[in-house]
Amino acid sequence: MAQLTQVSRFSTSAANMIKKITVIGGGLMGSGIAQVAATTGHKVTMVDTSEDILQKSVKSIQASLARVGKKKFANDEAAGKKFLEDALSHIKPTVNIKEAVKDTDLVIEAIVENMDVKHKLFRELDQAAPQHTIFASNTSSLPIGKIAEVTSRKDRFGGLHFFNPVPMMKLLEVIRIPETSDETYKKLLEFGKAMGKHTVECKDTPGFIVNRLLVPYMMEATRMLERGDASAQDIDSAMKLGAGYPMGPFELADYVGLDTCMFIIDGWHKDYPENPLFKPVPLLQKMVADGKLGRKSGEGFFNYKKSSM
Ligand SMILES: C[C@H](O)CC(=O)SCCNC(=O)CCNC(=O)[C@H](O)C(C)(C)COP(=O)(O)OP(=O)(O)OC[C@H]1O[C@@H](n2cnc3c(N)ncnc32)[C@H](O)[C@@H]1OP(=O)(O)O
Ligand SMILES: NC(=O)c1ccc[n+]([C@@H]2O[C@H](COP(=O)([O-])OP(=O)(O)OC[C@H]3O[C@@H](n4cnc5c(N)ncnc54)[C@H](O)[C@@H]3O)[C@@H](O)[C@H]2O)c1
Repeated sequence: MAQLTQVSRFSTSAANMIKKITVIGGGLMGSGIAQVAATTGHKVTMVDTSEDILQKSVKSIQASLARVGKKKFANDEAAGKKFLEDALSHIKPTVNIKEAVKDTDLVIEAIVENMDVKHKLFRELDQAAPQHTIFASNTSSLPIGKIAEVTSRKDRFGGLHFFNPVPMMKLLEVIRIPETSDETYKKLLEFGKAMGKHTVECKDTPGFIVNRLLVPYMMEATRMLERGDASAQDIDSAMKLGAGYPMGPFELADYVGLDTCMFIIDGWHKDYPENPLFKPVPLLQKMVADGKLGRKSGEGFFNYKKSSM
């Protein structure tokens, strides 16, 4: 608390603010982060592993921008079109990581939730990025301190945890590790505000604030379904109509991605085997093994394939 108060007494000069950002991973989260950064005046480079994937990312950004633009400029079609074109012109998709980070102020990593894969990426980034570049991970569940271990810039490292869908969800969890410098932390908080997000601070603990509460809840719902206590539809209806949640636990798990949910819970179980809240869920593991990853694969707890909609 004292640390944060001290940090917020300073404000970054305009020349020192984060303007150029690189988002690594153009999936669900990376494309949303790139989109919002572009509409809030940042120059964005978005990196993924193939041109095909990048094309899909750009398409999903276009669709989302069209939804935002339609609302924002309800009576002015030309202004909506300009909004979409301006935002897209601020996003450069590329597969070339070295080129992407050569003069960037901030790298936000949003690739698969796997420590070895993230380590491999950050080792490469640490070699390629200039000294001043700050690194941040959007990890849902992995310790930021452990991800940062493979870099030589722990003072310029933090967590920026966005929520899905990024254009709609107002929250941003900003995480510092003991080595994060005040200057870095201040810049991350200011960047979050510049993105139009409400920032909250949390220690580098499993799941930070939201996922530490939300993921055990989604897993408990899955155990309830496994026991046959109620159907997925009825559990979802109950939580929407009885607890006021915008989505029930299964609609939400499908939205987040069942692979991501499984990586989170299995990872926590490995690190904290005694915690009953983190016990793996066989039904979830089976669905992922069967390729049922939720909306992104067309099927999860519910079916999203066009023929059935
Ligand atoms: C696991 C991770 O680490 C952490 C996480 O991210 S956990 C997941 C956190 N996210 C949530 O909990 C999401 C819960 N769900 C919701 O808040 C809402 O269901 C929702 C905002 C996603 C969609 O809202 P809903 O009313 O159900 O559907 P819908 O009518 O389609 O959308 C509402 C508005 O949002 C807009 N919208 C939804 N998704 C959008 C997107 N991706 N891009 C742009 N606009 C979008 C729609 O255009 C619509 O706008 P309108 O009100 O002007 O018509
Ligand atoms: N899905 C959510 O609701 C959510 C919310 C908050 C945070 N997160 C976290 O964000 C991260 C990404 O999740 P997601 O749901 O966007 O995943 P996703 O599977 O939709 O996207 C990941 C993207 O990263 C790309 N990628 C993988 N390795 C790469 C590499 N070495 N270089 C460049 N690109 C690479 C993949 O091709 C893919 O397009 C994870 O750490 C996840 O835990 C997810």
